[in-house]
Amino acid sequence: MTILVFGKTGQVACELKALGNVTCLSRDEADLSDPESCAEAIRKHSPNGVINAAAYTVVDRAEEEVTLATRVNGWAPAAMAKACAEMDVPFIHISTDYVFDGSGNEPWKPSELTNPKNAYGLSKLIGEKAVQEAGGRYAILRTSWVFSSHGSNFVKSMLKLSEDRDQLNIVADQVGGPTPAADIAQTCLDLVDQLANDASKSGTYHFSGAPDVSWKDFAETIFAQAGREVTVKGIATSEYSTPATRPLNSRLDCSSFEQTFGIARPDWRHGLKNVLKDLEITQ
Ligand SMILES: NC(=O)C1=CN([C@@H]2O[C@H](COP(=O)(O)OP(=O)(O)OC[C@H]3O[C@@H](n4cnc5c(N)ncnc54)[C@H](OP(=O)(O)O)[C@@H]3O)[C@@H](O)[C@H]2O)C=CC1
Ligand SMILES: Cc1cn([C@H]2C[C@H](O)[C@@H](COP(=O)(O)OP(=O)(O)O[C@H]3O[C@@H](C)C(=O)[C@@H](O)[C@H]3O)O2)c(=O)[nH]c1=O
Ligand SMILES: [Mg+2]
Repeated sequence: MTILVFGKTGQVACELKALGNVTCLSRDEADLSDPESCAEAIRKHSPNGVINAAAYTVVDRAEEEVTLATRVNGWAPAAMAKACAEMDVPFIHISTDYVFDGSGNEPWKPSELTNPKNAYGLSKLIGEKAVQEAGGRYAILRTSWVFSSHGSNFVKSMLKLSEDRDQLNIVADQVGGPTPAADIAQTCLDLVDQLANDASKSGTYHFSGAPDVSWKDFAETIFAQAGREVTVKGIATSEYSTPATRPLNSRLDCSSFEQTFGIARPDWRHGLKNVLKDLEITQ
């Protein structure tokens, strides 16, 4: 059984590597800005399943690098999905809460209308549409607020800032589900198996950690678990200026995913404990 993973250094890719039994391709081995090279890599390796864990994820910089972000997040997954469909191999593609505009307070269902507010979200939506069009055995897994001990993420940013700050202003009106990369990795492997057995499960799904919280709540839990004394002041998004607009309501309704695949939302507070342990941060 050969599982081919695009990405070697990213959060989800590192967790897939840690689970073992996968072949991870670095940027040198498959550059997503050259979509056809990704399709060629799939044909060359002739795997039993493909997981795309690589993406252009720098949300603010994507506003200036729209063309590159669209190639990497839109056209590369398109080429991967076509190659997989031709070979009848399961293809797992990870997408994001940022395909929604963040209106309302209800969790978003997979079938609801997308309307990205930033260039990253639009580039990821282009990828989703191409993967859906390619057909075959596939799952698009929209997740949110990914964290791990590897790469850059909100947990590591908060720990770094706490080294020389005892008070932080964090947005309190954006709400979503923080998701441990380790749970996404295990889920992707389970999806390869399930899709290999049953192509009718193909589709677009939501998978995020529970419970839903604001970035401010998330920061407070990080500092509580890490034993860092930092005062977190909740602010409005309008008080925190960034190049890219971020959705306010990022809650994802994961019920169709749970029903189809029998995989429940993980409690991110357990995942956070493991990440702090990996980072050797103890109270
Ligand atoms: N991070 C998050 O909060 C969220 C992420 N997602 C999605 O989850 C998936 C995994 O994200 P995550 O693990 O956080 O990613 P990271 O940001 O941790 O890593 C991105 C990975 O993509 C690789 N990459 C970027 N550009 C290219 C390229 N041109 N060619 C080849 N490889 C490239 C990077 O390689 P290199 O080291 O060489 O740059 C790195 O391995 C992505 O699809 C992302 O959109 C969804 C929701 C939230
Ligand atoms: C550092 C900092 C951030 N913030 C806010 C900004 C932002 O709204 C929120 C989170 O900051 P980040 O830079 O981690 O956000 P961002 O990089 O936009 O995170 C997103 O990444 C992409 C890849 C996704 O797909 C999304 O699911 C989501 O995880 O916290 C503060 O309010 N105060 C601070 O001091
Ligand atoms: Mg970021």
